[in-house]
Amino acid sequence: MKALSVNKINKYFYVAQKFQVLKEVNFDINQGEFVSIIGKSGSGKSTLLYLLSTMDTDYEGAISINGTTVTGKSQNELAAFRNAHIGFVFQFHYLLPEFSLVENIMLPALKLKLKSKEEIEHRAVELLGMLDMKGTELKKAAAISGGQAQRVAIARALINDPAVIMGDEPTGNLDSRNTAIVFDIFKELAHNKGQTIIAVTHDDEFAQKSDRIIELKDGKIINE
Ligand SMILES: Nc1ncnc2c1ncn2[C@@H]1O[C@H](COP(=O)(O)OP(=O)(O)OP(=O)(O)O)[C@@H](O)[C@H]1O
Repeated sequence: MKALSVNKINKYFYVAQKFQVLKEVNFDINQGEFVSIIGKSGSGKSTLLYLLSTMDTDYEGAISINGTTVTGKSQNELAAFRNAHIGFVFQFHYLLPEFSLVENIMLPALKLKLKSKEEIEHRAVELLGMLDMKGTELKKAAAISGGQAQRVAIARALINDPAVIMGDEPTGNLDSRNTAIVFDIFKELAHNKGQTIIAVTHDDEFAQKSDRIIELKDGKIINE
């Protein structure tokens, strides 16, 4: 099954004049693939991820995620779709510092309102254990290391069991040990749980070890 289908995407920015940042971008990603998006600074990686994440809807072409065409949906529909189907991990984890780790992880599920608070809390604790952070449940997010915070951000991204996990430089501020931990978590999720991982990265080693590389140059795909 296809996790993602990107059809002839063109994207423009208007700064003084019209500037085409993505050019006829076309590719599919299968369910359970772990894909890295690479390319030089300014090649359009973050812009592309922003479209794939459904956050930016101003483009030509069409995007389907998990069999649903997201192009043309309203902002409200997209917000609900994102929360149910996509998990996000960023370079900076954006945890709420005064909230406990478990509370941070629970938030997207509380918003979705599909499960009881008790069920959600149970799953959040389980995820922390899976990420090798058992015993840290009640710590405040302000009081943990960067590598731990990134794992908590991954747990938060996983709380609604998203089909697709998207990362913008998910290991960007981590040392090599924590980068390896995050890489292994992604690999496990893709290969054993069938979740699809799409990560924009500047880290060559990370990209080379993933299942597949999509390379952008000047807004065009030059390698997939
Ligand atoms: N909001 C915006 N308005 C105008 N131009 C933009 C905007 N966002 C990005 N750009 C331009 O689009 C091009 C692609 O930017 P983008 O951030 O997608 O590249 P990138 O490959 O992710 O770069 P980096 O690796 O440095 O993060 C760049 O020329 C950038 O200046």
